[in-house]
Amino acid sequence: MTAQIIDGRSYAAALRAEVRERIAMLHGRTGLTPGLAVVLVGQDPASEVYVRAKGKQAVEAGMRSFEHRLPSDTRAENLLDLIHRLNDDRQVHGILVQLPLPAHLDTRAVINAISPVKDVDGFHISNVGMVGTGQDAIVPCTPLGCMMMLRQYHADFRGMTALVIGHSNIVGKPMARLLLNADCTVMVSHKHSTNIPDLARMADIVVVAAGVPGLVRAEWIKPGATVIDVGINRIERDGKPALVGDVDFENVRRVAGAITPVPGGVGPMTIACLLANTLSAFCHQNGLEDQPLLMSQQDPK
Ligand SMILES: Nc1nc2c(c(=O)[nH]1)N[C@@H](CN(C=O)c1ccc(C(=O)N[C@@H](CCC(=O)O)C(=O)O)cc1)CN2
Repeated sequence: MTAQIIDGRSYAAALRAEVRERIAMLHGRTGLTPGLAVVLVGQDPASEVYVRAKGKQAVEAGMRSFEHRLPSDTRAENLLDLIHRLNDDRQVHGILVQLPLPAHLDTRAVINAISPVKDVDGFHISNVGMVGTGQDAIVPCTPLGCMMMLRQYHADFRGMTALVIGHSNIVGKPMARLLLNADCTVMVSHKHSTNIPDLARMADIVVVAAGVPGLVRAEWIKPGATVIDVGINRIERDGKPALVGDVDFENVRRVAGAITPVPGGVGPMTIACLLANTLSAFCHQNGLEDQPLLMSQQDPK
């Protein structure tokens, strides 16, 4: 058996096209334009790439993009000041602070300073709490993208077993909550878990966000399972730089039913979902109907 490759690039392109069409339609009806503010503190090279891509894709979708670049020694009060101004700015409907932040800044305090209705990353404690209790809320972009891709393969998660490897606030925990909200039986493992291969062998769905290159091996995978690889690891292979996930892709694809590649799997969906979240936030803030996108985050039940 060879797994179907889940092409995140084409799903992301379809989602971006949907967002673009919806924005053009709403602009024609109301004259209003969604605005996304992205804040980058410091000069982390990967963050620079992601922030540039977010601004470019926002503009291509018909949004206004506001980029705020601050030096790495920015004081907390100055960053919080900027966030308060963006909270009050009526042209800004979505705000995100690119992570990771420099170590001297308190990430939790910074995120919770963002107005929850503009928190298009879905990291604010009120969005986290609402997702955790199965209420409609802004859902973090990477897990949302994973759910959208999984829904293309599984119309109904009831009766399925999932393993989430990694329990970060950005991916692992929200991913587990979304699968649980969809009535999947969910296991969560992390670096202190001793029996991950045994848990994986029980799973119809494996989502891995551990930051360990090639962690998930073919022997762990139940034949036909769906494997979602959130890992982005920059390594050297054959003396050259390479980008790999947390899954031993070449071997796991021989056992799995469907699998996301790295690059070109979950990553592109992260930014497409950010645009979808910004469109939703814009609709809510302007009293406009927020129809589910075709690549819907809604549970079909
Ligand atoms: N405020 C946030 N910070 C971070 C988030 C986030 O969702 N919000 N997620 C990651 C970084 N990230 C977006 O910010 C992100 C990561 C990867 C990709 C992507 O398209 N990856 C490509 C490979 C690109 C490469 O060469 O690096 C792929 O997988 O194909 C997009 C966005 C941490 N910070």
